[in-house]
Amino acid sequence: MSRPVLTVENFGVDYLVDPVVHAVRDVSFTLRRGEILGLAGESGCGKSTLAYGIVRLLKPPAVITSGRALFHDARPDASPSAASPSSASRPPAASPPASPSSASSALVSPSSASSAPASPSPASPLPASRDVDWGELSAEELRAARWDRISMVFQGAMNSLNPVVSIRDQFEDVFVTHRPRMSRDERRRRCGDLLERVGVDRTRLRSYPHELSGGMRQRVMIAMAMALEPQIMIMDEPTTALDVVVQRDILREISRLRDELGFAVILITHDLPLLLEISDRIAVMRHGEIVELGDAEQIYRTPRHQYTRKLLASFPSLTGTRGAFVRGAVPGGAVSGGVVPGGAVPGGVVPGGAVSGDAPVDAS
Ligand SMILES: Nc1ncnc2c1ncn2[C@@H]1O[C@H](COP(=O)(O)OP(=O)(O)OP(=O)(O)O)[C@@H](O)[C@H]1O
Repeated sequence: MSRPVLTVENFGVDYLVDPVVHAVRDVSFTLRRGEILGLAGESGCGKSTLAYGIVRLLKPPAVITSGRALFHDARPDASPSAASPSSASRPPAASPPASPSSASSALVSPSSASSAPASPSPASPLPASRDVDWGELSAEELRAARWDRISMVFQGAMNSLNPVVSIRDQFEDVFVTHRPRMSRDERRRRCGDLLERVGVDRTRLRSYPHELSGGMRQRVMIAMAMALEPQIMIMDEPTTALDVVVQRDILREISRLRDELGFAVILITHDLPLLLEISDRIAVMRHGEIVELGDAEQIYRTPRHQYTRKLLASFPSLTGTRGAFVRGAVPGGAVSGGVVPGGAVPGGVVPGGAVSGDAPVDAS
């Protein structure tokens, strides 16, 4: 089992509206280095609030009421270097505007973070410590650390590309801002390499955002989020605006890149079958709490919590008879060919141990 890269302890977030919304309640979990942790749960259960809270990207009326997110830095001495201000564009999505460092007030709303104004360049390095309490960082340290240590891809992030700036200039700006000592040639080479990693031809660097399809733009965003080799990528429905086939292609691509590059991912998507396919573990949230956390295989085969069973049963494709993808053989199990979200499970076993064709589990 790999070492943790993030430990979230007793995390709580309220929205101070009337009545108060307890959006995240006493959430604790560990993200292991290099793993994909899927966050599942119905709309409004607190997934985004948790994700944004971890990296302090919320703003009032959200208030972090308890807990902390401890980042275990693998390269505490390689702090982001100071940089000169940059003007061509901003690192989209992952770099929020200047903000106070209060541990208790959240800073940038999910909806506005991806369209944040140009961010000042990071001015100070992270503390040279292996364990960094994200809530203790100053605004400057947060700006330096986001994107560099933990990057985020938000829903609709592709829309935050500046329409009048070429992909090359926007891309290079990430390096100009965060790696000011990198030579121009090196920057250009890295930008092209990164684009190709996500399946976009490097000649597209010359393009403007409107010349790219939605899928390509989102791939560009993902490439940018990978640019500084973050140790964690938080992806909140990164493909929602795209059609299903493109969504799945991109999410599988993220899984492949994780295999290559070793970053850990917190992935939020409503596509539960795909989440089961590409996640190592899945945390199931309900009413702001994690009600179950386990290996994807276990969550699928032997969900312990009634709500998990209900969630699985709410996907007809998980219990129906169409489609085919195989997660892997199940040792000694009734299922010979592995799990088939999107279709029947060979052997007729469905989530929760029911028999294929059974009525959904009643979680009421
Ligand atoms: N700005 C806000 N003011 C008040 N309540 C809010 C605000 N933003 C979110 N909430 C509430 O907080 C709770 C958690 O919302 P959140 O967006 O985190 O859920 P989610 O699981 O990410 O939902 P979805 O899957 O639809 O994105 C919900 O009850 C939501 O209505």
